[in-house]
Amino acid sequence: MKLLDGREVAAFHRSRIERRIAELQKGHIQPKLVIFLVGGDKPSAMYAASMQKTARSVGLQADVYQYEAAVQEAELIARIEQCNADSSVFGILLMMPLPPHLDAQSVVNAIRPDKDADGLTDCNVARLFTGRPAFVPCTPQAVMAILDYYGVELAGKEVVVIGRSAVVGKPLAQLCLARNATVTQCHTGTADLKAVTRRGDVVIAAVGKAGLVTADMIKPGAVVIDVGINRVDGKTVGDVAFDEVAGVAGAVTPVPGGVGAVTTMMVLANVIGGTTHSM
Ligand SMILES: Nc1nc(=O)c2c([nH]1)NC[C@@H]1CN(c3ccc(C(=O)N[C@@H](CCC(=O)O)C(=O)O)cc3)C=[N+]21
Repeated sequence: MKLLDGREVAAFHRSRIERRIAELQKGHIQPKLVIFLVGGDKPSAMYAASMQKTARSVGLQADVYQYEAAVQEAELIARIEQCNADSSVFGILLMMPLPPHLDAQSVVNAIRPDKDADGLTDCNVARLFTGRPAFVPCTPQAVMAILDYYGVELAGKEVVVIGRSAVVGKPLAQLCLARNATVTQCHTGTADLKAVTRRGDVVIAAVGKAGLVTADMIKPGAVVIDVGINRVDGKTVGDVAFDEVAGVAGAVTPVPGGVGAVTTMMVLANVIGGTTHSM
């Protein structure tokens, strides 16, 4: 079993980003990322903290705007519009999920598409789905960066994506389709999950349920990518039962140190100049 090391992939992308930010600073531009954190979602809080740390390490300013879960939609949108108008703000990241009383997509769509660091506005979603990607969501980009770095070929392969969120599952399926993979998308309504995942040459778990993917669900030698971020007994674990799956898979990403470690770097790449992702 090969360990797919996200920290190594992140390091590979870091130098280009650092160079670009240094260039901007030479022109007396201090680019800034603004992160909106609403309510008490744990993975979002983790992400915001790790994002801020990574951003600062490459010289990018990163501010976190924190809101109570009860915040009004209008208040959030007004703050986003301020950021749209502020030329020092290069990127805006709105942590998902938002509390249920908010219409998440209305809030997302307040972000100017060219500051949409996570590619979630209608405009950027449409561009991805029509093969002209501009800003691609960072987590799916991180998955592709890991596959690319380790030379995992997707053309003609069976890729099984577990999860259908707007942030991960759906865009990920598009990116894999663009690489000529045969993509199957599973979700909570999938009748026989194991029967489907066992077909996968590549299985990508993006559900948010610790231990969901077990060894019996994996074809021997398959590549397993774990997008999950779950807290169990004070520790961060993914959706994949790592120890048992490592015994059958050909390659696996760990959590932490896998997809999440690359995601933060992909945000930075988006903030300083749109996606570098080719389809
Ligand atoms: N619009 C939006 N886009 C997202 O991409 C998004 C989101 N909302 N909401 C929350 C989840 C969660 N998420 C994480 C990404 C990286 C780490 C991360 O950096 N993890 C490190 C460190 C973990 C640790 O501290 O132990 C690692 O996996 O190595 C964590 C969590 C992105 N999400």
